[in-house]
Formats: sequence, structure tokens, C-alpha cells
Amino acid sequence: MSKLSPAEAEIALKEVSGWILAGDGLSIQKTFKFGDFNEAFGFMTRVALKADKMDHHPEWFNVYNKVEMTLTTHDVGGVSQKDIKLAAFADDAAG
Ligand SMILES: C[C@H](O)[C@H](O)[C@H]1CNC2=NC(N)=NC(=O)C2=N1
Repeated sequence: MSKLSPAEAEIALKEVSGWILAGDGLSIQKTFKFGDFNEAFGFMTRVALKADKMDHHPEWFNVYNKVEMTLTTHDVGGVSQKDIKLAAFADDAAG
């Protein structure tokens, strides 16, 4: 897995929906909004199971129906295709 430059990350982000590159270019971020906590936590559960299988875990923050998610790849010290792959899964899991 190689590190994507900010320019490469911006191109890769066209494959997903609503994700932005962090200001430092080292992670991608999205805020998901749901109808209620039950929906938000169901989403988090689906993503958690996938993340653990991928050995690629999100940094996230949940309040009620909102989930802020940050993805980065520690091994490369920035964004990799693994982040894009989990971001695409999260988009699908959000429905
Ligand atoms: C030691 C362990 O395999 C690593 O720290 C894994 C675990 N989860 C991870 N999660 C994320 N988001 N990025 C990683 O590079 C990563 N690496």
C-alpha cells in the first residue's frame, strides 16, 4: 500500500461521495447524518465489522444521529487506497 500525494488523493476521492481531504493532506473525512441514534449506531456497527476484517479502523466521533469519520493509513503516514476502499464501504453502509 503506497501513500497517495494530495493530488492523487483528490483524484481517488472522485470514487466516493462527500469525502474531503484534510487540510494537512494526511487523512480523509466525512460527516454522516442519520434519522436517529439507532440508525447511526447500526451504520457504525456495519462499518466496524468491515473495518476489523480489513484491519483498518476509523477514527470517529458520534453524537446522537451524527457520525464524524476520519480515515488515514498509519503504515504510510497518510492516505492510501485502503482509506478509499473503507470510505466507499461506509458510503454504501449509510444507504
Ligand atoms: C498494528 C495494526 O495492524 C495496525 O495499527 C493497523 C490497525 N488499524 C489501522 N487502522 C487504520 N485506520 N490505519 C492503519 O494503518 C491501521 N493499521
